[in-house]
Amino acid sequence: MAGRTLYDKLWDAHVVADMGDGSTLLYVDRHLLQEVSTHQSFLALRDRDRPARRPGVNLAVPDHAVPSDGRSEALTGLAAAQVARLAENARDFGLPHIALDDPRQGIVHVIGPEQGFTLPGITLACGDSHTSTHGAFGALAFGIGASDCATVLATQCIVQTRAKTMEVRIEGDLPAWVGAKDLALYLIGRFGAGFGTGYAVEYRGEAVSAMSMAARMTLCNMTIEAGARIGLVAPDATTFAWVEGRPYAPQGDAFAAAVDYWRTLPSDADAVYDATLTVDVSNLSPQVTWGTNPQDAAAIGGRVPDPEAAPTDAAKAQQRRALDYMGLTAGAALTDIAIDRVFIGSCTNGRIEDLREAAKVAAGRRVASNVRALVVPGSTPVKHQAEAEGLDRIFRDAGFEWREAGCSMCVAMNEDRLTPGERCAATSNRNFEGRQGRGGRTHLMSPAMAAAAAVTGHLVDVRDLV
Ligand SMILES: CC(C)[C@H](C(=O)O)[C@@H](O)C(=O)O
Ligand code: SF4
Repeated sequence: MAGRTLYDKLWDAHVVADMGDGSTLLYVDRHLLQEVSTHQSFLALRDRDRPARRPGVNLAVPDHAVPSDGRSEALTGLAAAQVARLAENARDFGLPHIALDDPRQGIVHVIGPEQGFTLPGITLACGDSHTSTHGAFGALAFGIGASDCATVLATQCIVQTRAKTMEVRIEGDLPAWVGAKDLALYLIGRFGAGFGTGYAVEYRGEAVSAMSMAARMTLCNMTIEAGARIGLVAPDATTFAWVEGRPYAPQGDAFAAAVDYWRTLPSDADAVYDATLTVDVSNLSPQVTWGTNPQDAAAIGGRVPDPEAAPTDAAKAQQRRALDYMGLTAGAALTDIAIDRVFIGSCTNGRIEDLREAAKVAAGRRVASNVRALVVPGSTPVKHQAEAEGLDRIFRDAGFEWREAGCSMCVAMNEDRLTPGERCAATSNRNFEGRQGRGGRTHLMSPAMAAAAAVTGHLVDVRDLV
C-alpha cells in the first residue's frame, strides 16, 4: 500500500460512512462556537426538539461582536443580544461556555489551542472560516456553515468531500524580522488567492519545523485566504510540548499514550501529494498588501503595480478598481503610503509572540502624531501574559491603546472600525472592501511591520528601524 499523507491519516481515522455519492460522513471530535454564526443552528435544534449529541465536546465563546473598550458598559444592542443568546443556548443545551468576563475568553481560534481543546489527530469544526488555524496542530479542522453546525451539534458528524492534497515545501531559513505572516502573504501573492482551492495544504520543510506554534497557526490561519479550507503542519516535539498540561489536553499516562499516537500522524516518506509547490525563503522581504485581496501583496521595497501591466483584461479591471478604492497611484513606492490607523491583533496575529514582536519595535518610540494605534490581544490569557511581561506598558508609553481581547478591528462587527477613507496597517487576514468598516482601506502585514508603520506614520521596512 502506498504511503499516506497526514491528511489521509486524519481523514481515514474519522470516516463513519461512505455516502456513495463521492462524499463521506466524518466523525467530529470537537466543535467550537462563537456568537455571530451559531444562533440559527440552535434554532434548528429547538425546532426539531433535538438535544446536543455530546455537549461536553463543544466549547462556546463570544469574540466577534464584543467591545474591546469598556467591555460590559459598552456591550449594547445587537452585540449584547448575540452574547446573551450564546450564553443562553450554551446553558439550554448543556455546552461548556466561556463567558465574556471569564479569564479564558478570547477569539475562538486563539482560545481553542490555548485551552488544549485543539489537539493533534482530532477533527475539529467551527462555524468560522479561519478554523484552518487549528491545522497547525496536525488536526483536521474545517470551517462550516450554520446548517452544518446544527448537524454537528445534533449528530457529532458532518458530510465532507475529500480534498486533494498539496505539499507546500518551504526551503531555506526565514531572515530576521521576516515571519509566518510574510510567508503567507508571499505565497498568496505569488501563486494567487485560489492556489489552494480544492486542496488540503500541508506546509513542510525546515523553516516550518523551526517555527513556533504561534507562527504555524498564523500560516494555517491564512490558508483559507489561499482558497484551501484545510492548512496543516505535522505534529512534532514543538507541538507536544505546547499542548502538554493544557486544561482540555489528556493528562499523565493518557498524554504519553496520545503522543505515541500523534507520532504516527506525519506523512509517510513514500506518501504522494496531488500537487507540490516549493519556495525558498532565504531572501524573503517583509510583505504588505496594496489592494483589496490578500493576493495583492508585494515586498515592502516594491511599488504599487500599474494595472495596465496586468496580464489579462479581468486582472487589469480588478487592479484599477483596487487602486481606486485604496486611493493609490500606480508606481508609487509602498513606503510612501501614509497611514491613519494601526490594528495589531486578530486570530492571525494576536498571540503573545506577535505582541512581543510588535513591542520590540514600539519600545522607546512614539506612535506618529497623526496615527491612532490599537493593540488588541487575541485572548484574555494573552492579555494577562503580556501585562505580566510589561508589554502593555511599552505599548501605552509609546502611545498605543491597550484593549480587551476579541476580534475587534479585524471585522466591522463591533465598534472598532475605520471611517470611510481611513487607511490602516493591520495584522489581520482580510483586506476586502469594507472589511474594517465601510470605505476603510486595509494594508495587511506582520505585527513588527504594523508597529513600524505606527511609529513612522507610513508603510516602512521594519528592518530599517531595528
Ligand atoms: C463572522 C464569521 C462567520 C467570519 C468567518 O467565517 O470567518 C469572520 O470570522 C471572518 O473572519 O470573516
Ligand atoms: S479575528 Fe477576524 S478573522 Fe479571526 S475569527 Fe475574528 S473576525 Fe474572523
